[in-house]
Amino acid sequence: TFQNIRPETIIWGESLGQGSFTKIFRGIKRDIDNEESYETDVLLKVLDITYRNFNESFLEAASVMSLISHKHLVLLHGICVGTDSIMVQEYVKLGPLDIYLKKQKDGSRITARWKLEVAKQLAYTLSFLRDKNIIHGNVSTKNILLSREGDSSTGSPPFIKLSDSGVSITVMTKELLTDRIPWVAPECVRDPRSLVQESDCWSFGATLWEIFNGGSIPLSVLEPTAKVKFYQDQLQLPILKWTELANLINCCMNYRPFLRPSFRAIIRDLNNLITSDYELLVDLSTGDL
Ligand SMILES: N#Cc1ccc(Nc2nc(N)cc(-n3cnc(CCO)c3)n2)cc1
Repeated sequence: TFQNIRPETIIWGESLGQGSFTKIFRGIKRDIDNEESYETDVLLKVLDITYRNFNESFLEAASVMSLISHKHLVLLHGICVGTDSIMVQEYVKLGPLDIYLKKQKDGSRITARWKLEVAKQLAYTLSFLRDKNIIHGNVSTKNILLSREGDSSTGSPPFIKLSDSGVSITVMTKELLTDRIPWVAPECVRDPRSLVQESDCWSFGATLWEIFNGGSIPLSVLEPTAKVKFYQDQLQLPILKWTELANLINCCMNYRPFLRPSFRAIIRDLNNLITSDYELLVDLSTGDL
């Protein structure tokens, strides 16, 4: 249930890199509407031919995206089906958040307030999906796109868009799941079909940690055996400086899914964090101001 897009309406642009099973390109979609022709910047996500066995799940993720619309969800224009399956998405100006955060790390121009604003928008979006009984299943800064940078001098906030979940973890091999530790919840590594709503809360916790750690999680570059051991020993990620935030992250990353907070509770906690003067202290101590 999505818009079928005719390949001749797409003009292919530069390669922008790749996702786990996809190649990413910039593009332009040209439509003719009663003699008026207009062009739209689009993002083309092509499923790698080596993963054609994931095609059904790739299309399933697209159809979920086309069923719902929300200001913080990437808009799906439709799909081009043919030799390749191509997802035609809105082109989000500033690209993936993980790359943006890594670039800023040197300049460290982004404040605790900026990061909390991103965290809040993500929590609102996941709360919206929860209310629609939709499990994203792949929350990480790689799948968060930045459409507006915001400007701390004028106080204008950043604006994010959560991308499609891509191939579902329920069809992935144990190796692929292990590779996604610590974003994929422990229950999903044990049994992928046990993906529950609360699994998004675990991933949200890991994503929050990533946002406050310059867009990376050291654990994620370790060998698969070390990653598996991390879950077997029920370890937590290193505690961040900001104690209240660190506590929230550890609540989200509870090894027992049903002890994790709801996104409504998470939003309340984030709102309290923003008003506390702790944020100013953190900025002062990290010189983020
Ligand atoms: N330089 C640069 C630059 C790169 C990309 C964009 N825009 C954009 N828009 C989207 N809808 C999706 C993605 N995207 C990129 N990589 C993935 C897969 C991993 O998430 C998804 N990028 C804008 C600027």
